[in-house]
Amino acid sequence: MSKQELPAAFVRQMESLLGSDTEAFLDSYERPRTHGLRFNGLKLADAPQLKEAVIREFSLTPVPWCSTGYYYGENVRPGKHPYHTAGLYYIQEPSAMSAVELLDPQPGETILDLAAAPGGKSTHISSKMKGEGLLVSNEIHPERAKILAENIERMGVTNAVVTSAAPDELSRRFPQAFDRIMLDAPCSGEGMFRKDSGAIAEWTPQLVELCAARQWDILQEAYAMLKPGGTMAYSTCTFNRSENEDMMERFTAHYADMEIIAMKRLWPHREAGEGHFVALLQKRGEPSGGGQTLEASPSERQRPRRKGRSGNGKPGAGLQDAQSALKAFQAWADEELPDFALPAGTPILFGESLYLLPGGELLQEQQLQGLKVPRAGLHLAHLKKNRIEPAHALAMALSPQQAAKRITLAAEDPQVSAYLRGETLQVDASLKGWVLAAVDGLPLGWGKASGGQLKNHLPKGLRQH
Ligand SMILES: C[S@@+](CC[C@H](N)C(=O)[O-])C[C@H]1O[C@@H](n2cnc3c(N)ncnc32)[C@H](O)[C@@H]1O
Repeated sequence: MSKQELPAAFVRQMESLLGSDTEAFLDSYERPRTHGLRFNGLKLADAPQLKEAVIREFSLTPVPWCSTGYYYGENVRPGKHPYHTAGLYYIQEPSAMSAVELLDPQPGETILDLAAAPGGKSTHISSKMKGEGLLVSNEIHPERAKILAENIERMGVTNAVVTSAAPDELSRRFPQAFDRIMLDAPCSGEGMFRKDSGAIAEWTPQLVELCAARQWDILQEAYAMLKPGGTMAYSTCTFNRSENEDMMERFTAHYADMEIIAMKRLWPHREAGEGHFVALLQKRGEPSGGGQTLEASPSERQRPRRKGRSGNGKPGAGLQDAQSALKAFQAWADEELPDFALPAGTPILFGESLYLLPGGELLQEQQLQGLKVPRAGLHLAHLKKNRIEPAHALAMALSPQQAAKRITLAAEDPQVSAYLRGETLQVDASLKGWVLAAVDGLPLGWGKASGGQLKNHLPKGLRQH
């Protein structure tokens, strides 16, 4: 794009914000946008050698503020590679990687990503949580929440629940519940101009005001959900002060127990990236000082709930079914996934789908009732009349060696693209039943083998054409 395309009111706004730096800032619009990818720690453990191979193949160079983040050039397409489908990395704008680095999530914590689709921050958070603790990943728009759920599944995340709720619906159910909150707020998108000319067309000073008003509303709900002692990262991909520093000043002036710990700006004329604002805030108080906790007791972490008991320990309708479903799944897994240890969680049934709800004692099925929940934790299986059909999400959360039957293909093998197109593969005639298809040590999905053919079970919506 050219800087001539920028709205005059935007240029004036940036002049008053940047002074003598304005020229350099505006010149950055004459340069190509940056591209980045971030490796998924959840997958690297299974195939550490692939990181170096990908770095070489795509001539990646490191992003200074994110140890798993790398730049790639505009002529390479890592998003089209089977390793992307296998969840080895997530394509993410480099400066956006700064937000979760500042939030610094830890394994075992209870974390909310309040405006999460398509999942850049959530998949970054889950990579740092290493499967321990609970991530509630929320997106208000149902269609976007579906994409979020798919990305979370692709990355092999086991400890995330995806909800699709307005922030106030969520805060009624989760008061003072989270150790950390990521609020990557909907904003006027001034940092998107190089990437998306639609963002330039939509920008007006009124849009900035509208976004600031909405951010203020969302911040109230985020505040209500943060535990005392908890931390929150607020980020935007826009440059004006109203949605950034001014918003943080207004917020901390309104809530005397909120303190700004750090504020960071990434500028497209100073760093290689499209630009981002991130603030880290802390709520004063003791972490145990009242409110709700979503932590499981140590014994709850180890095993699913007892048969015939509901999430709160009282007899509950329907849970009997979830428990029998889990039992049936476990019998299937004993045969088919001999080295697979079921992660901590409570079984939950949505129609014929069996999920494992993470979060232990205090994240209960009841809390989710009435909410849209595109993904109630790890999707284990579809329950057909007399049989178990393993879910795609389960495949993506496995190490291939956990599957009794598997085929491992090399990335350049034409069978990989055939599998990803949904085609039937020819396999050894001795293979029978559920087979995990993998690429270079990373799972891609299920197939069902019989008579030397592998019937493709990649979900239709994920097939590549
Ligand atoms: C900047 S994007 C989030 C990007 C995401 N965190 C990521 O890293 O991939 C902001 C999100 O907020 C959502 N949103 C819009 N209006 C909202 C509202 N009133 N409350 C909460 N979220 C909203 C948008 O649908 C959008 O997905």
